[in-house]
Amino acid sequence: MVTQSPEVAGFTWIIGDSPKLHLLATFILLAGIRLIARLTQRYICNLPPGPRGLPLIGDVIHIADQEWLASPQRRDDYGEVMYISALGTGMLIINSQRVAVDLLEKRSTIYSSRPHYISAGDFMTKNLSFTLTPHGDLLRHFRRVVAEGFSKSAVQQFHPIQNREAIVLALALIKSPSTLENHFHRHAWSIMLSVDYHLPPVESKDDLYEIEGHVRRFLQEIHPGTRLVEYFPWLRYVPNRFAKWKRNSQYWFVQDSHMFQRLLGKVVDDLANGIDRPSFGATIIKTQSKHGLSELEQAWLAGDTLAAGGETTSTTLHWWILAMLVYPNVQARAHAELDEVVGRDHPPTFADVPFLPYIRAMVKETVRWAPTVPLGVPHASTVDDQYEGMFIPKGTVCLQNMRVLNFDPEVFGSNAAEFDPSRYLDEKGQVKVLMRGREEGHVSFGFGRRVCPGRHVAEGTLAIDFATLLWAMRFERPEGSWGELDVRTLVQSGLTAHPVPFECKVVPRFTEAETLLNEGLSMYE
Ligand code: HEM
Repeated sequence: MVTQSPEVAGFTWIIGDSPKLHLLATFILLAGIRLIARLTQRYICNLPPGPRGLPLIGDVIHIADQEWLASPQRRDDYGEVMYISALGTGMLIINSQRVAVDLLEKRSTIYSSRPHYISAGDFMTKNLSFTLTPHGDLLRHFRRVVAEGFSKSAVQQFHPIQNREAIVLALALIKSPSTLENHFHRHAWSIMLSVDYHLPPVESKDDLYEIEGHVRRFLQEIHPGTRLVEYFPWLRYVPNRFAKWKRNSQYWFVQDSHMFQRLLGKVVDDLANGIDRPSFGATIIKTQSKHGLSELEQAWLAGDTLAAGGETTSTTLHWWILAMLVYPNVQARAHAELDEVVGRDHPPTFADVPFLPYIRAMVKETVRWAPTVPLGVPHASTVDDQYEGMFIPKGTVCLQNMRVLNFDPEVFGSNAAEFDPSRYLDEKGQVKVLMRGREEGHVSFGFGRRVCPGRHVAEGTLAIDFATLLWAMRFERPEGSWGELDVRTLVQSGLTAHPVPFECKVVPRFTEAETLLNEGLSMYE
């Protein structure tokens, strides 16, 4: 049930109940006097400052992301949708699967665009970034190519890469468990570079300098509140000389285009020399006559899938380790399954995965439970619409409150907030379909025409990672750790959210594990 008219829900939420405070705070916010606005925000509205201290909707979303908004309590407080209107941008925050499906899937012709970003879209990526591409022909072409290159059957060509990298990760964790996050990072980017361009694994952080720089700049540009031009579009016409942001964005478009063209160029050269190795880049080039994308569009398409897959996968692994520490009984059950199905004389391979239902259920449960992209990637509507008595204006930005949607007790039961892979198993212990028409069993991969095209790659990586790591080791809290681990707080970094840092001890499960991992690795050299 939608309990409040959107406007009322929005403003009650931002500023509080008092009409005087509302007027005062609105005036000061709009006046844009940064210092006064920040004080107002802090002491009158009681909101902490945003990442850049800008008193715009960015701040609201910033704090909301982290804890407040992602609490299932929000649905009880505000109903299935909340609407915020600030500086002319309408924002719909969706708190129910029913509404998300009604709008983003059943009305996907209206709700499949992206918000228009002047800096990140028009200048920094010239609207070639797949993730920001508005609804239209280019999006259709992009989606057709990814549907082919990342289909359920096509992603099997990446299994050897994923299997090898899972072993490398396991060995790295055994050798130096203290830098868990760095290992996940290197691992996820290695897989993506290989999936996209068949490049060798990343050796050091320097190899990631350019691509990480691109992702960081991109996420910063689209973060609400970073660029005033997004709220005052006439600023785009300020001459370059007086607009550093514009000069920078134009500069980075050229640099990033070079990087993506160089990366894809290697695949072009290989194919020209008769070397046809599995990669998404190779699929793009070989299907060019079907999709008709230009060289630059192809380079950006591959580059964008690279950028979209690295951080999300590495963050998911980080949340998963936290779950392993908080739920040791789940870890023990996975160990038992691996001992029974795989045994202890070789590390798991993809051939084992179909016989590991608990591990496969754990993949679903991790992606459901871990709010990697807590508000989803925003969709935007392209025409005015009416929904259950509400008027939703054209251009409304639709955020999906993932933790609330994935913790819906009507779908996932009363223990929805717990990490319990067995919710995905039937009475025979086999993986069951929990949500009709949604094989993955959660909504973390998004909706409708924009659903994550890399989901089969991600699921493959997670399945073999979980199997290999749990086969070889146990994750424990170090002796002397005290207090409960924090599974609730979200540490925001761009669109993704990490858990609060925690310590973890890695214990090999049996003495031969390391030797067998090394032997397993030699099969992929
Ligand atoms: C666990 C890991 C991942 C999660 C949780 C995730 C989640 C998401 C979400 C929520 C969206 C937005 C969907 C929407 O707008 O409704 C998305 C889009 C996207 N994802 Fe993923 N993703 C993951 C891994 C990957 C991987 C491995 C790749 C590449 C192989 C990838 C490529 C993309 C691309 C290109 C888009 C943009 C699609 C579009 O705008 O139409 N993702 N992802």
